[in-house]
Amino acid sequence: MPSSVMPTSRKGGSRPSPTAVSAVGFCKSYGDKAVLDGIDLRIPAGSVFALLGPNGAGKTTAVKILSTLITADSGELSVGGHDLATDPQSVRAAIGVTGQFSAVDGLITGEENMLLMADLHHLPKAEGRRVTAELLERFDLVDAAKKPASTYSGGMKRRLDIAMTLVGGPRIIFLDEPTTGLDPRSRHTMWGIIRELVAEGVTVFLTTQHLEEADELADRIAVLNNGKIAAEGSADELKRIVPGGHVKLRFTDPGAYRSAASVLGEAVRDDDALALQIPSDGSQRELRSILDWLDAKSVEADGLTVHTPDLDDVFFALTGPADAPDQPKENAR
Ligand SMILES: Nc1ncnc2c1ncn2[C@@H]1O[C@H](COP(=O)(O)OP(=O)(O)OP(=O)(O)O)[C@@H](O)[C@H]1O
Repeated sequence: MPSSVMPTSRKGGSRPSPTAVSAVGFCKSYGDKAVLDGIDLRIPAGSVFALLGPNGAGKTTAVKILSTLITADSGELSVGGHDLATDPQSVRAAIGVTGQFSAVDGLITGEENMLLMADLHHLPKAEGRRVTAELLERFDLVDAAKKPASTYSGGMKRRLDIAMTLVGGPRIIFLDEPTTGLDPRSRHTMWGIIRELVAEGVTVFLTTQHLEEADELADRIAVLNNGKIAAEGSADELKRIVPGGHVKLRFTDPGAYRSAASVLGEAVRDDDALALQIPSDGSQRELRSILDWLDAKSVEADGLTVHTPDLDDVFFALTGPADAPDQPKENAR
């Protein structure tokens, strides 16, 4: 599927939002390996964009480039309205980055980490203390504030990391795999934090391997594979591009199973389980026609389940195992 720029307006939005991140044809290679091979993106301000891809697909590389940590080989890139090539300082002032390369210093306390960040942003001392206290409170870190960050749990470290990012009041935040390694409760807390930021108008660029996370949070999702955007769209749009929706009928009476199977020619049979799988988009109309048909034939199914494709199906369909991109890093920086 070709890489393409699709309109990325927010759900339900009436006016197009200004663009927070725009990329046209951006490329990055390591040696002769094209990690990013002509990527186009347009992310409206105030939306959540998720970049999905298998290990080694280039997600972190994309975040590092867009957050000015490394440079692209080519392409036109702008973040927060500033050109990455000519005005990286203004980009840095507009963004926050958290993720796999966390800024948290374990040797000092959470509060000291925050105050250090305030200093880096040249906030006056009193303002730095005020912002620190507010963010520690907001991220439920008041009790732990005076303890070394190395003693924090994974969830607390991530919360501290995001709190540190917010000290400078960024309008665009890059979150590189923000919930990797977190337990389900911490993951949900993090999702709540991300939703709050978006409600305040912050743009979130998220990379994740958790499809559920992209489904929960993202207005638009792009799937990165072999250096290209294999598909981009809302979660629902992506789910529609893969086949796999079906209705499953289960029987306990072998006679009923056989008569249903003989008439439903297109159904995939599972003779051992006495189950029939009928391709379907799961719509009300299709379900009604299956039920009407069962009634008309006086066939009694003992169970009916509807399976609509989920993002897992999309991911597997678009990122095949044969060309898995994960390679050891040759000269990690
Ligand atoms: N500094 C580097 N030198 C050489 N190769 C690199 C370097 N950084 C990344 N790569 C390679 O670029 C590819 C993409 O790596 P990247 O870390 O961006 O992937 P990713 O999608 O973030 O993966 P993961 O989900 O595992 O974090 C990999 O093949 C990796 O080995």
